[in-house]
Amino acid sequence: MHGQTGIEPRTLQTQTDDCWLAAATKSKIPDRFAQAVVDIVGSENVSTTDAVREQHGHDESYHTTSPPDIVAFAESTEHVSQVAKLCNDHEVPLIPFGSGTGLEGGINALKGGLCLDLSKMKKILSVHPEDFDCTVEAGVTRVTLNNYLRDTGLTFPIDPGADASVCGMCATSASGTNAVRYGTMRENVLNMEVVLPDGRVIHTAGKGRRTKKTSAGYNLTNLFVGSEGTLGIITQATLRLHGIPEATISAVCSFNTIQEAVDSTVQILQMGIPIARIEFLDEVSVDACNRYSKLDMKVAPSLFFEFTGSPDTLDKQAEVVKDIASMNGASEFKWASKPEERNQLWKARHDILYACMALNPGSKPYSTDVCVPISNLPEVITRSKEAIQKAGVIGPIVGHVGDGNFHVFFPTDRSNPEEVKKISDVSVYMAQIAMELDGTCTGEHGIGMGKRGLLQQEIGDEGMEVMKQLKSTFDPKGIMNPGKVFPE
Ligand SMILES: Cc1cc2c(cc1C)N(C[C@H](O)[C@H](O)[C@H](O)COP(=O)(O)OP(=O)(O)OC[C@H]1O[C@@H](n3cnc4c(N)ncnc43)[C@H](O)[C@@H]1O)c1[nH]c(=O)[nH]c(=O)c1N2
Ligand SMILES: CCCCCCC(=O)C(=O)O
Ligand SMILES: [Mn+2]
Repeated sequence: MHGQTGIEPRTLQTQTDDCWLAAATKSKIPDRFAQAVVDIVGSENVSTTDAVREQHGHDESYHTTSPPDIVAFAESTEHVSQVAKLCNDHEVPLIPFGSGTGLEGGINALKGGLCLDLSKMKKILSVHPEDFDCTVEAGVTRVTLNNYLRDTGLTFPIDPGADASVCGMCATSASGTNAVRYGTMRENVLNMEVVLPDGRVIHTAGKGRRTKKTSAGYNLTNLFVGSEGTLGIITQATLRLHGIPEATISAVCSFNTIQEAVDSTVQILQMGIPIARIEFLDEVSVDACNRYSKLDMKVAPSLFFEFTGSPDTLDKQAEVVKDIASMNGASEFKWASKPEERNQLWKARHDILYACMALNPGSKPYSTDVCVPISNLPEVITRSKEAIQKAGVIGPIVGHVGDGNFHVFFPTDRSNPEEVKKISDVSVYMAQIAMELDGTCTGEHGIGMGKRGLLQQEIGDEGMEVMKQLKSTFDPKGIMNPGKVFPE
């Protein structure tokens, strides 16, 4: 049977002499390994072509492409288990691939090896509307899931600005604009099926369990949420679903200063307003938004709001928020109640990345992702802004200020090493400020390749040692996504 690789499938002799040197010294996987992969998943699900390897060697981050030696497409948990065992037996690096929308180089094959693409595992295995939960396979994306849920009156609200795989979202502990109301993946994953590097299959909360809470043993679910493919391969996720609100209204208002906007955010949250979304854009981002999305907002620090609930509670929420914002100098309050108006506003927010890149045509994005306790938000944003201005670079600020999380989307000329260095220095400086203010270097995008040193600083030596002990317990041969999360 000849497949894409043109390789005759035959049984691999798993003799000791077949065990290859640690991947670090191997730049190419011998054909007999590819044969064994073909034997497991079928030749139609294996590729060593340059195009497919290139496509699986980078995500949406600024990191340089590092292609794997071989790409395999899994169609079942059994496929994943057998491929994992094969890689483990032969010490071949294994990188799980969801949708490739990550922002920290998480799927780059830094030591070559096998990229295991899970996008063919597309089954929505169950939906229990009466219990507000569902279980999906690794390749199901958030848009596919929500389209499937459309008639149930339920939604899965975690909304990164890309159509990511749900299990990739588990792996990076993703969030988005709805986190202020619904939390992040950490709060919305009830159980996961995970394949360990040696091929064992576990269910982190016990097979079939789907309770909203549990205190049964260690929290293995949240051990694997955010593990970025370094501990195991998530093959199924059981998720918490939420009702679709009866009524929704959005609004935008502008402020004289960043401080006023962020002070308003803190006061609104401290008032216990169950606001659905609250996003901050500085004047550079608003200007970019106006140009790209053809809007006419006042070019000033602004807040995008969304309120959900019953019609009468909406009015009350909106009135209180408008009072608070007005007391902080807000003006230009614009309301969007019609779906098309709201969609236009939030599409502009979700398109902000492209809007910021359009400020410097031909540039590529470099994004930061710091998060602090909300009371420290004014200081970290103000000091970040000063650093951006001092560096003389374009640094639009956007963010999920309701979570204390914000981004700078630097439109970067990657061919200009001086510019890249300036931006990287500002990014590290921002992370240092955030950590100084009891915060973190990443609120939602993860550590990946570029923030390993920052993680060490953030967690501390002892904490890092425990993480390494966990890693060596689950992945003693270190095949899982080498070069990510842990400093070399
Ligand atoms: C325009 C745009 C906008 C946004 C974002 C991206 C882009 C391009 N993101 C980032 C991204 O969407 C987010 O990190 C997703 O969780 C990545 O999911 P993928 O399926 O694409 O994972 P991808 O395939 O990129 O992999 C990401 C990491 O997870 C691992 N992985 C993937 N699938 C796995 C599995 N089944 N088992 C184990 N490990 C697995 C990979 O090995 C890698 O380390 C984001 N994020 C966010 O949190 N909030 C946001 O608002 C946005 N907004
Ligand atoms: C380099 C691309 C940055 C996209 C970040 C998207 C994001 O997190 C957001 O909130 O928007
Ligand atoms: Mn974000």
